[in-house]
Amino acid sequence: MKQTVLIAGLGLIGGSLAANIKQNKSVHLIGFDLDQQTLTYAKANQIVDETSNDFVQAIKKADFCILAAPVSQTIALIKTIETIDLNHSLIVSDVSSVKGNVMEEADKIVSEQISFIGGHPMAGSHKKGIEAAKAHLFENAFYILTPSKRASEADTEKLKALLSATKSTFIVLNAKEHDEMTSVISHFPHLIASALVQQAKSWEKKHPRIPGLAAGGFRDITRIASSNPGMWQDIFFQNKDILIPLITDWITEMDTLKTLLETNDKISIYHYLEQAREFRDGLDREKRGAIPAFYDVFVDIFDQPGAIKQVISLLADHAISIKNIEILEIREDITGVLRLSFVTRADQLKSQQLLSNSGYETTIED
Ligand SMILES: NC(=O)C1=CN([C@@H]2O[C@H](COP(=O)(O)OP(=O)(O)OC[C@H]3O[C@@H](n4cnc5c(N)ncnc54)[C@H](O)[C@@H]3O)[C@@H](O)[C@H]2O)C=CC1
Ligand SMILES: O=C(O)C(=O)Cc1ccc(O)cc1
Repeated sequence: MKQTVLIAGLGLIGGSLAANIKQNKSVHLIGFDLDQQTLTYAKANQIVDETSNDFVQAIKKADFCILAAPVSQTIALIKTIETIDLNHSLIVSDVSSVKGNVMEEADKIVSEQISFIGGHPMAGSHKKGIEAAKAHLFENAFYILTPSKRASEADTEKLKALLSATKSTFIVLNAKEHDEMTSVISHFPHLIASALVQQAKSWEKKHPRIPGLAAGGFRDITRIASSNPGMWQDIFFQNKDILIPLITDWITEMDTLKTLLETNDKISIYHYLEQAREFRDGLDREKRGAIPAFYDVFVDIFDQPGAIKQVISLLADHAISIKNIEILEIREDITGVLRLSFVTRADQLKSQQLLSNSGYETTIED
């Protein structure tokens, strides 16, 4: 028998989950969104089987419901769910980047029929909206699950089965563990990335060349600052109780570094950098973390007509898709470096092999 799945909020994440779940022919997928154009797009592109403008009516038909609206809207939808009377069982999940307030609200659901298991697929992009949705967005990503007090293990398994085509790795955590860890590795870095960009912007007045020189490393560490500001504003405020102490710790850390510089303490600075390098080098490169990483190959090329085309054609001939291309430090008549970014480690390694076999000098980060 077909299972009915309702996805509320068909943006980047909801749309991607819908496209993924839609591949399962034994699912009937209903999409709900406040934005009419999103619903029209979802139906026209067969991302859902049916659209609805009425959340309560739609949820009454569903066996599963995934809330994929902005975090504050998701909390409002849970409040609505608390008032719904159901005559069949329903598993509800969400995709919110912050879990504390969501799970607090979910634990207020009293209906015996409803089982809430929080979810957070830890992959995404700087884009928003259904047009950016992709069925394979969560492949090889961590997908955190936070079962509510009354959710059974069997229900968690049913949700995992529904989401199995995402090819994510599921991890069960409680809301506090989730929010502390994602603050450290995602929310706080986002805040710092935006602050670094703001600093460059304010220095631009004095040095108008700054934007031109800020390629390479600066662009790498600030990439996440190009994301959807509305979503991040919501995340910051939903998680501010954890973010504020992290900011306090950071200020202390900066003060310590400042003192080390003021006192010419070169040894301590060296150890600080060395420890950071060791920790970073130990990070798991095979898995996609909270901030999606790309796999880069740096290729030496000569600045001559057709040089880039040759590289691209070689990879295209082997059906390798390049996520991003950047030319670093290219100057007339001397070797330039092409940075090719791939979504998977396999594509990175295959490309390096192909390019090396064709005589290119290549490098990748270990
Ligand atoms: N963008 C990312 O990289 C990631 C986002 N998330 C979480 O996913 C959730 C959605 O984010 P995105 O898909 O990126 O945003 P988005 O802006 O692409 O999509 C949000 C969608 O929700 C709809 N919406 C807003 N209020 C609604 C309501 N009350 N009822 C129904 N639909 C409503 C909007 O019309 C829009 O279509 C957020 O909670 C975010 O924290 C989780 C992982 C990654
Ligand atoms: O690309 C970015 O900006 C990201 O950091 C993606 C992302 C955004 C929000 C999440 O909860 C998880 C991943």
